[in-house]
Amino acid sequence: MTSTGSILVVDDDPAICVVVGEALRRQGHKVKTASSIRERSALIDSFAPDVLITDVMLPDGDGLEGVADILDRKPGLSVIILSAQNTLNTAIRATEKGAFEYLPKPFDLNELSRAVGDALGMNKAEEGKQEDAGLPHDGLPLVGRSPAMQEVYRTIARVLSNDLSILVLGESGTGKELVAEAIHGLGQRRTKPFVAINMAAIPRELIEAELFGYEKGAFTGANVRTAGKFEQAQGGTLFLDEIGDMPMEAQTRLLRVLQSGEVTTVGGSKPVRVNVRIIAATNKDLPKLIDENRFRQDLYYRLNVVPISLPALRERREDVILLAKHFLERAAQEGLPRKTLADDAAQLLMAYHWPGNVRELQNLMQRLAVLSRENVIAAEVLRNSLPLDLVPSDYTAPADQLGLAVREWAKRQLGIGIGQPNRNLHDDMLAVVEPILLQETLASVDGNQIRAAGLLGINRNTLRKKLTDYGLDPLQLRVSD
Ligand SMILES: Nc1ncnc2c1ncn2[C@@H]1O[C@H](COP(=O)(O)OP(=O)(O)OP(=O)(O)O)[C@@H](O)[C@H]1O
Repeated sequence: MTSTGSILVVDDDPAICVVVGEALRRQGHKVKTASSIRERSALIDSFAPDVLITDVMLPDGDGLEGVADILDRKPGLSVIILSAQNTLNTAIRATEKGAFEYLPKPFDLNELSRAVGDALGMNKAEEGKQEDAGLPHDGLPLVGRSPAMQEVYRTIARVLSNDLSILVLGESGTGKELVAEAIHGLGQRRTKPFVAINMAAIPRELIEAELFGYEKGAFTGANVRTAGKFEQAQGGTLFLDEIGDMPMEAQTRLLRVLQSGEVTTVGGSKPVRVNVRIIAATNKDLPKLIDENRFRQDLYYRLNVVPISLPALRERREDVILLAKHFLERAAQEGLPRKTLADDAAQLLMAYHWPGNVRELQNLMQRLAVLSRENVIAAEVLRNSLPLDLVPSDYTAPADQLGLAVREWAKRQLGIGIGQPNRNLHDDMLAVVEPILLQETLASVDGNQIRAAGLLGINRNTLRKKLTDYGLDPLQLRVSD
């Protein structure tokens, strides 16, 4: 059960004030709205809200500025930041200013009301108000504005001021190590070492010696006592990459270290206390490895305190061009000729399915920056000049296009903004779409109705009736063009 409270909504878009205000009023909250920083300040005093929901871009300034001051004056207030500047930077700034929650625009109303519920359910007085950690904001490494990346930014912003263990999940090349570096580089341990170790890159029998160190004479070739990665990372962050490849015996030892906070070197007997933040990463399905007895469940729970899932690049195609431009720009800053992307090249990049994810895109852009003779990179160049089989995949693009087409069609039929709405929408839609689907399917099986019905997943008699209804002649559908 969510308690109710008084809420001040600040946005210069009247539509947002109306929609959000109405939704919250319906849940029993008292709501007032404001459209500028000036109005906001006045209402903070006169209305004394429990929760402030504020946009960042306001007509008289940056809505984030001043939030820290407001919180100084009203320590019990919960602040929810709404922002269309959906970058890691904004998420971090919001958290630093003491905001309780950051919601990227466009936001989901359910998510907003969940955040309001959470805010009212918390005792804000001692929670959430963090000191401005003075974190550096320049050169933030992560590029991408897709909803999936915004979720990643929000989680990163939340873990900067604590030491919780993090498990970064995602396919190879999605940026797992970059996320680990960002958490370290922006967090409170940033002046201490960041040490990375890749379990898949070290011979299995050497992993324990690498991680925990070894004494002189512990094994052949151990000529001097050597500190392991844990000791090297003292006070900082240890990034355990490809954790799914860690041998079972090493897992047992790692778990012991995490539980006790002490490391004993291979061949040694005197434990050393260590203070490191652990960030692990994998592209493997750890629960499956646990089922197969190849990964310890108790270690999994220890590591997976805060999971961060990185989407594959094909699942956030809206970021492809942004990333491609970012890599071309970086190449230019390194002294290579400045290149830009032609529209058709951009489309080709968007359509590709990027099995190697961001790393593959980065490599391609670097190669283009070096090899391409033209300053504007056209699709032709991508197709012909590179040793890359850039065949567009139809992974989701056609479905996206179909979705867009349906959306446009529905809007028009519903008369949004103009005229009277159509009241036979469903049948009319089917009448447009279904004949095309039937024609294409029949053509692909040379007019064979039994096979077409099988592919369509409908009964043969149903198919025949539909063909009659639509006036389609299966005999004329033998050759697909
Ligand atoms: N969001 C991003 N913005 C900018 N660069 C990125 C982003 N994601 C990944 N990269 C770049 O792509 C390359 C691959 O990223 P990274 O090594 O972090 O991936 P990974 O998931 O750890 O890969 P693997 O599992 O193979 O180790 C790096 O050079 C990284 O800088």
